Amino acid sequence: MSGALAADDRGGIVVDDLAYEALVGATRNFLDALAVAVPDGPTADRLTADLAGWAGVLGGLAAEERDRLFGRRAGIASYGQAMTPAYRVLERDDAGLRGVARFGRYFHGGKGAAHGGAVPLLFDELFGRVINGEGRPPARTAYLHVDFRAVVRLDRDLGLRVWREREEGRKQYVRGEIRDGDVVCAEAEALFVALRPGQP
Ligand SMILES: CCCCCCCCCC(=O)SCCNC(=O)CCNC(=O)[C@H](O)C(C)(C)COP(=O)(O)OP(=O)(O)OC[C@H]1O[C@@H](n2cnc3c(N)ncnc32)[C@H](O)[C@@H]1OP(=O)(O)O
Repeated sequence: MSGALAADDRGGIVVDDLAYEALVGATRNFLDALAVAVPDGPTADRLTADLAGWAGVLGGLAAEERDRLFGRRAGIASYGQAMTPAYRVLERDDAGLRGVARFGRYFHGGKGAAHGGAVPLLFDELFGRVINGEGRPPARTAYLHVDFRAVVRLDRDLGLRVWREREEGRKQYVRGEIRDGDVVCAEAEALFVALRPGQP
């Protein structure tokens, strides 16, 4: 444990963000490698056994939702999750965020372009981060509209921008775009609705 970045304590376990960020990065590298590899039977068997072993170790460390790290660490890349394409927030305020994203080979759709489902996935993730900012009631996506303007190419640094558009009572409208240099690859608009007390 590096100790230097230990941020808090969960049920006796001191969280080490640096170690956790490295673990999530290694998981992404693994998924990218898996997506392009052609393992023979013995290699697949060996890997399956190794993964089953680690799933068992992690299963013994399972925590309640509020205490988990995956997707819940604001200070590290992608909030510490590997479910969406990798991203990093560079600037953030209440109005929105700017950042950079990279679609690894795990998110390949076809002919070198990202999968069409991975693009809305990234938007929903980013929109949720902006809408569910500090001090605001939790809100969920009611709709998410994506325009695919140009293919999203893999393994490139892409520019991200998300901004709040307007608010009408419980309804919050948000927009965003993904750019590859000067090319707008995708634009999105979503409605988030603030949850009423007791809504799941
Ligand atoms: C705890 C939260 C932590 C969130 C972390 C970030 C997660 C990232 C975001 C997500 O991915 S959330 C997961 C995906 N979304 C969902 O699972 C939401 C499922 N749907 C619902 O739970 C409800 O439909 C929803 C809360 C969105 C709205 O239901 P309500 O019963 O609270 O609202 P209602 O139907 O009364 O609608 C409120 C207003 O929104 C409008 N509205 C709702 N859905 C709409 C829609 N799809 N299109 C247009 N307008 C819509 C509706 O017309 C109305 O407008 P007015 O107030 O002007 O009359």
